[in-house]
Amino acid sequence: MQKLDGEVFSKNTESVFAASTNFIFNPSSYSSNKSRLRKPPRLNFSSMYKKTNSGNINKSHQNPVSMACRASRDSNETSPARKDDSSVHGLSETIVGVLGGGQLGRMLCQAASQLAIKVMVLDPLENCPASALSYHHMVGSFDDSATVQEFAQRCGVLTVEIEHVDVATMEKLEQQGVDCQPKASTIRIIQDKYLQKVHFSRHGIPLPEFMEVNDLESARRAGKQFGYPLMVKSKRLAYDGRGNAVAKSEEELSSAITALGGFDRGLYVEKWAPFVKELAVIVVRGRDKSILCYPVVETIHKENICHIVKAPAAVPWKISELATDVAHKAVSSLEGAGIFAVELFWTNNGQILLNEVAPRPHNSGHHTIESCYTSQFEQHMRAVVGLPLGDPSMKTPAAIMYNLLGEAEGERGFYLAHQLIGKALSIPGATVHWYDKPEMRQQRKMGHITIVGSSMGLVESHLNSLLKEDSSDCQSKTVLPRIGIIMGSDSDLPVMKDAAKILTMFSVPHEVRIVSAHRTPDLMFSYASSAHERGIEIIIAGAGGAAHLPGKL
Ligand SMILES: Nc1c(C(=O)O)ncn1[C@@H]1O[C@H](COP(=O)(O)O)[C@@H](O)[C@H]1O
Repeated sequence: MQKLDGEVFSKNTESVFAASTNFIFNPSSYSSNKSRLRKPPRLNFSSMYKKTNSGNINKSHQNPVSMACRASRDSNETSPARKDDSSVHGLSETIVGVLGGGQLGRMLCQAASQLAIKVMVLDPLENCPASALSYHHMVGSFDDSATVQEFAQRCGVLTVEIEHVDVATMEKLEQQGVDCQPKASTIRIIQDKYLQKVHFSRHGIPLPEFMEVNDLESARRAGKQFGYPLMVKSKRLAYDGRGNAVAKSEEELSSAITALGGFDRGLYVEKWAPFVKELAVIVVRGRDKSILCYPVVETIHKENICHIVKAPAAVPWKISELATDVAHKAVSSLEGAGIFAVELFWTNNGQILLNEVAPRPHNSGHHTIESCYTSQFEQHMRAVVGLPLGDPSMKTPAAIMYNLLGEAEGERGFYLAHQLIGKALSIPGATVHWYDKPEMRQQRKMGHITIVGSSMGLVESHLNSLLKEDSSDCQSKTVLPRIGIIMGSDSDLPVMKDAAKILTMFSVPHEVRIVSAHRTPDLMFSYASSAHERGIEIIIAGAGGAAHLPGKL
């Protein structure tokens, strides 16, 4: 974990600390460079806050943190004063502290700003993605006890955007009355993937079979029991494709184990799940324990990294219902409020198996920003501060999220990503999110593009044209027919050709099809459903053909 060095507080700041009677913050430990304030925070100066045992914030107490913030700001004349410093009339007066300031933290800040909720982030990287959008960024490690404790003093509620945080400190803070959402017990279970599996199997959640392995002998035994390919996984610190290795045969076992850093890292194995599709369900739980589930999505991975998400997933209704049930049950077994992401396998024998759970907003829920009434990020904010939960349903029929993963290191990678973004800006229904990470690395999540539209066929065709090598002018290439002219036989042609002529005259994109409706009435029906898939909203049919169309069209 990178830690940045340097003293930030001026002498002036330190003297204010020294003057503070209920001083809980030690400037000498501060200058041990565990953390530092990066920019002057903009706290409410006339209403000083103090955290109570319950983790709430009371006004009118002089709090050393507030004093520190004031001193810090006073020492920086260039910082503009907030006009609203004299009072707080936000939807929530709770300052939300987020451990981690990556892209998820950044999108949490974006959602929070809409509700005027103040978010502080703790991240070691001075120019982390959330830094510029946060109310305050404390530069320091979320894996360091003293830093996390110091950060928690400044917040009304503590949450996470990455689970690899110092959970022992979170537990200690909870005992002291700090409000952590979700609860530290949840983070402890989730951050160890093996412990997570043990927890969910004890709660009767369907999972692929799994087994802890401590040496090559036990790994071989597991291979004999579960067969190959066999998934070998790190228990801890596994994310974005890191921490998983596949052994296709017993011979490949030791190289898979070496690739994961050996048994000292803590490994376990999982029986290969023969999945038809990988699915995910974003679930939110409020402080009142009420639970809402977002529509099931399909996730498509490339080298174990989430690459594309399709919402809603094209799965039978029964499967979608089962996936939602499993996700609901899994989240019910964990403690605390906030967003949870439940990753699942839909297997070839019709089962839904839990893959893993994240106790925070997740890549499989990024589409919700554009496609749902309440995004996962806003929902997380609402949940942790105790506002009513929002409607998780989709407000657009279809959405695709495409991750912008680093394609090359350094400048070349930035160039390639920006080329694609340039094209995406002219794709109808597309929204670009660029995380502003200072460093480009191969396969790193640098941004994402969400495309929404009236059907999955339409958004897929927009994505295809975006990704087509030569599609420099995407807009002109993605003009799709909006109207279908369909005939049950060519006897309708004399009449229908006039319809086509009029549409051409007014430059309305359309397509003309003749199907043998007399002999095969089903063809009319399958045309209609494929047309609907491709985003065609109106079908003009001759009298004979129309008789075979499904009622709702
Ligand atoms: N992608 C994930 C996961 C995960 O996949 O488990 N957990 C957190 N994150 C997000 O990625 C950022 C780090 O990204 P980098 O490794 O590219 O710096 C975190 O701060 C969080 O927003």
